[in-house]
Amino acid sequence: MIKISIQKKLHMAGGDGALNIDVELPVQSFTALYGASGAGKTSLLRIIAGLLQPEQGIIEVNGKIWLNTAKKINLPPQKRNIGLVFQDYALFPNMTVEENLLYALPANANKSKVQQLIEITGLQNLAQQKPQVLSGGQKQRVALARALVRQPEILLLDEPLSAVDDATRINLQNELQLIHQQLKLTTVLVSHHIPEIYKLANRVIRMDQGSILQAGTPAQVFGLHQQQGKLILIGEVLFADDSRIEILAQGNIIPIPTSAQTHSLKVGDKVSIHAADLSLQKLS
Ligand SMILES: Nc1ncnc2c1ncn2[C@@H]1O[C@H](COP(=O)(O)OP(=O)(O)OP(=O)(O)O)[C@@H](O)[C@H]1O
Repeated sequence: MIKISIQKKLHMAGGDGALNIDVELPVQSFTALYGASGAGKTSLLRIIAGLLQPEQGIIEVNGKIWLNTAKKINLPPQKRNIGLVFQDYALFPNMTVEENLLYALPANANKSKVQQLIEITGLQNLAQQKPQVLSGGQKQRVALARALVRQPEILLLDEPLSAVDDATRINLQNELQLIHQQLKLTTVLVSHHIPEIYKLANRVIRMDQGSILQAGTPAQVFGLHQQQGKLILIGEVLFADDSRIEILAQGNIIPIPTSAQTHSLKVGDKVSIHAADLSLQKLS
């Protein structure tokens, strides 16, 4: 179990605010952090990684204390067993793919780990290439492989798939899902993409202004809701033209005929679907 209980002052756009998080992540869970820009998702990942210091808090990972401010325990990032992947790949440009991975390997560690990860992430044909010749998706695959070299207890992913095209995104999602299962990882993913969260995560933490608004399965957090006694579904527009709109909700694609209300909707908009009359309403 990973226990996180932290408080950190943040300088938010609207003035000073605070990150106040109290959460437990089961081992081998796949948790998505979801919430508006500035909610504190990246700050939380950086605190788990040891890159940002909270004023107060405890982080305990499988019985080991990584942080306990009251006892003045604060393991540096290199002593916390984490893998980190950000949207920008942060690869060393002067090193080949294989060298980028070898660099992350601890001294005296078995180099076969690098070969294994090159195979798992399908990088065999690119192992001797430098990053500048790789596509965005390939670079992200290298960044993921590199994050896994030290066999992390927690894999932290900060919108790693947001800069790649849709087809690459789906391929990388599939790989991530397999790797998470094969390597029995505990993964935390920041994502704004509801279909992606449905596909990958078994838990969602919805954050706003530094606090947890809601935590549960994707279906609990995005799924059926009651609003003034009426059932509504939360979904995302997958397709929109003059005659029909398709909404992804609860893992299903729901076609809705266009109406005056749906006129301005575009792909990616979050909507609520009112079950009684299938009317749509755009969410902010
Ligand atoms: N080191 C820091 N000290 C204080 N405040 C910070 C620090 N780093 C970031 N902040 C502030 O904390 C707030 C939350 O930022 P954060 O990047 O964690 O949000 P986010 O939910 O990840 O947003 P996005 O979805 O846009 O990436 C921002 O207003 C930011 O300015």
